[in-house]
Amino acid sequence: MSEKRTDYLSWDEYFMGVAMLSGMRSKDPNTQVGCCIVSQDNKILSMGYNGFPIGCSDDEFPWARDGEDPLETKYVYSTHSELNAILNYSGGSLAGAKLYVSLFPCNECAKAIIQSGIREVIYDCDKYADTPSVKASKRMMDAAGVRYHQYHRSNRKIEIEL
Ligand SMILES: Nc1ccn([C@H]2C[C@H](O)[C@@H](COP(=O)(O)O)O2)c(=O)n1
Ligand SMILES: [Zn+2]
Repeated sequence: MSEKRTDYLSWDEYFMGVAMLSGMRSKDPNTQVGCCIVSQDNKILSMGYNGFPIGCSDDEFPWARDGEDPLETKYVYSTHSELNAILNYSGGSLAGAKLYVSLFPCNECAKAIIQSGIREVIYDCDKYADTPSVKASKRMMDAAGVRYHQYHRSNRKIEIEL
């Protein structure tokens, strides 16, 4: 057997796969999001997933989605996967980079994406497309010239024994 393999992962499968795998680290019981930031020449620069900031215990801070007291919901504490991936990068500039994410970025992450110089967003799910947050995100990225498009699922199943 000396022929080159033909069933290797495409770049998009590889980077979205890494983003999805990162999301599997999330402790959020409802939505796990993963992100992978890639250079223009296809080198992985950073990864992230949604969770609470360092020092804010996953066991002590709330994971609830709603409740009378907003301070008892996850929303005021969780850091989104995209922001974590941007903040996890210690190599200098992200100018010109691509960002793969399993869920469309919210308006707050869009601000960080734009300001860090990321030029392209490849997302999988867009389940919050009708919310003001995602609408604002698209408006800002359109204005700033950040391109975004949905990942084309290959429907390939990957099994990894750990
Ligand atoms: N692009 C996004 C959108 C959301 N997240 C995080 C924030 C929360 O931890 C979770 C959403 O929870 P849900 O309202 O669906 O219960 O996902 C993110 O990291 N990136
Ligand atoms: Zn966000």
